[in-house]
Amino acid sequence: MSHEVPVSILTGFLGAGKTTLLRHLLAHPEMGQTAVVINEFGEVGLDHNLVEKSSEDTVLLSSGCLCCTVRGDLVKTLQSLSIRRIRGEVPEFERLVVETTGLADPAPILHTLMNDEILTRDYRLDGVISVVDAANGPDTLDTHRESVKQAAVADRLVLTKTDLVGARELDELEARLVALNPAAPRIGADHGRVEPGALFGAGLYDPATKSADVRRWLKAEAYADASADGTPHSGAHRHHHDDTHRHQHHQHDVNRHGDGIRAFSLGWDRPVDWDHLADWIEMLVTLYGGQILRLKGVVDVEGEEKPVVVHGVQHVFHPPARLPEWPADMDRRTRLVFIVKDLDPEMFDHTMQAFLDR
Ligand SMILES: Nc1nc2c(ncn2[C@@H]2O[C@H](COP(=O)(O)OP(=O)(O)OP(=O)(O)O)[C@@H](O)[C@H]2O)c(=O)[nH]1
Repeated sequence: MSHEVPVSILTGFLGAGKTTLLRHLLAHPEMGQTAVVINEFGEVGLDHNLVEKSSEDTVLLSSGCLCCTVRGDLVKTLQSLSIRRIRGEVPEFERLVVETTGLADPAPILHTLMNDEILTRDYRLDGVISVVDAANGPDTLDTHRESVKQAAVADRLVLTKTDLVGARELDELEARLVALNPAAPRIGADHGRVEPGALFGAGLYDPATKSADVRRWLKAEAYADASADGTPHSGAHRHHHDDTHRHQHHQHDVNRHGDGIRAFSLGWDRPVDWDHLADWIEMLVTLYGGQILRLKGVVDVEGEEKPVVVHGVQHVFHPPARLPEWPADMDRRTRLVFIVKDLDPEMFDHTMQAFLDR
């Protein structure tokens, strides 16, 4: 369905173990036809036995992996990489991994991959892989807001240095990550050792079936339902809200650590007027854009047979995509999942009703 190269963003705090993970990935036979963009070759310390060919900013490894360094900005690097691929100057690659520097907020690169007209011709966002250091992670999460964001926007969480902590600490960290980001699988990586397959294929399109897998992508069931009437599977139409049922769905209080991150889902049982939904989202983005770390959803649009998928990171939205059909494994029903910072899920529920019930 889609010929663009899927891009995974590898993020994680300074010293979390990104380089160790990359070095392992680069040597992995399964990584053939993968291109990796890093800041400097020196950081990864490429094993010379694995190097087949190299030029100033590109190295081809015997695993088939192509490794490039960033020249100028990342957008230029990605553009030039795809031009060189078309010209046959670099081998064909079917996947791209971009390492961000430790402090970076992954949002700007996500925005570019979602909306840049030139880049989206050749690439599409697969997902965000965030490396969390089990030994220092809890402290880092307490003291660095960026690290909380990196974990909250992730599609895959890779836990490193698990050998350095006990079972209890690990459980606590996992519970904290579940609260921050309930849908992202947590994958252990002992000294960078991880199955590459576990990291990729986080996007809407399943590369194996070449079709959209909304249910896996959205994973709405992993989120606490913040709808006031909370009737996710009753099939009942959602009418004006009933205050007697309010508050019962807010027991998932994840603010124990003061992260201020809330992850929740909202549902809507009747077909949605697209303009009303768009107005609501626009209002949210205008007022709270920077605090809406991630929004994903599937929408049952009035007068529309096919489901429409929405996906946003802060102020920027992927153009809504119409899928060929409703997946057999999902109810035909609007479902949105949110990961937000310092915002109350009830506000989303109230305003959703106000905008959609017009
Ligand atoms: N014990 C243990 N140490 C690890 C593990 N993974 C990485 N390390 C060590 O952690 C240190 C930092 O790892 P790097 O891979 O350099 O981390 P990084 O995220 O690339 O660091 P920056 O590039 O500085 O952001 C290194 O000394 C690694 O050997 C692990 O699973 N267990």
